[in-house]
Amino acid sequence: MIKMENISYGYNPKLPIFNNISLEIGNGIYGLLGENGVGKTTLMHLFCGLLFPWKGECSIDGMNPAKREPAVLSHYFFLPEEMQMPSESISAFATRHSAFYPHFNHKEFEQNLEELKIDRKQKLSAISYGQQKKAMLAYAFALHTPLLILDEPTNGLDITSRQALKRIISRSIDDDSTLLISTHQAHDFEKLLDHLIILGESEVLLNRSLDEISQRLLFARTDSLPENSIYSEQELPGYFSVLPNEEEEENTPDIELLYKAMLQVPEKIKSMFK
Ligand SMILES: Nc1ncnc2c1ncn2[C@@H]1O[C@H](COP(=O)(O)OP(=O)(O)OP(=O)(O)O)[C@@H](O)[C@H]1O
Repeated sequence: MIKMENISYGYNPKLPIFNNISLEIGNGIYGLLGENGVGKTTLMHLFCGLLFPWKGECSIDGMNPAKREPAVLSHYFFLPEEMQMPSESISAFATRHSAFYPHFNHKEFEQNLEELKIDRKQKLSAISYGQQKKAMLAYAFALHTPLLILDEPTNGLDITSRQALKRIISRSIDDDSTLLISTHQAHDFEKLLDHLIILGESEVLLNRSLDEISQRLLFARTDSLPENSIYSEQELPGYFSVLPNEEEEENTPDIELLYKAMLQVPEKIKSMFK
């Protein structure tokens, strides 16, 4: 579990990005959404001990990531949006680097590469951005770290690779591990996510399971504007709305609609979870 307690942090001492925020992340697949510049990457760097909070505590399964001890470093893998690639083949990189990760599965790594159509003999520094991303994703999911953090993993991926990535996620993540995905492409992961975190200016607007969201909120398309709408958008075929789920009807949350609702009417959405 990732636990952040009363964290304050900013790059400029006069401009905190986070002011006393707390957040808990358990097992399952988490989507992290938020507007550009709101602090998603900064938050992930704090989780990983790559940045140090001004105030507050951050832990991964009870260990302090900022201490950078081997026990905690082998517990998680963070794949940033951009990486400086070494001048070595994909398989040489994996052999060298995986020595730090006791659950690395070489066979699965090869299977992931095959699924993403990447040749392991290619040099990491001499392939395209999208190919580098796929090589690193193939590697990340073969590590089987209890915690995997991905910053914008589908940036640069073509349509078939996005589908392949979904298959890899479905078979690689088990019930005892945590996958945290920061993304602007919620549709890429819609059916995979168990939990949703929406980050706002200096606060966590929402951190709920998709089950809880669908119990509290109803996502509906109607011809006319519903009277009890919390948030609605008019589209050509009618209205797409977020409504209170008074009858606890089974329904699938529309993550993009919820995200827009959260930014437009945060207090109304928050009140549904009180
Ligand atoms: N190294 C840095 N030095 C100074 N300011 C920074 C640095 N990195 C990020 N920032 C600022 O901190 C804020 C949060 O940036 P961050 O990259 O965490 O946002 P983000 O939510 O990941 O954005 P995006 O969705 O665009 O990737 C932004 O205002 C950004 O300009």
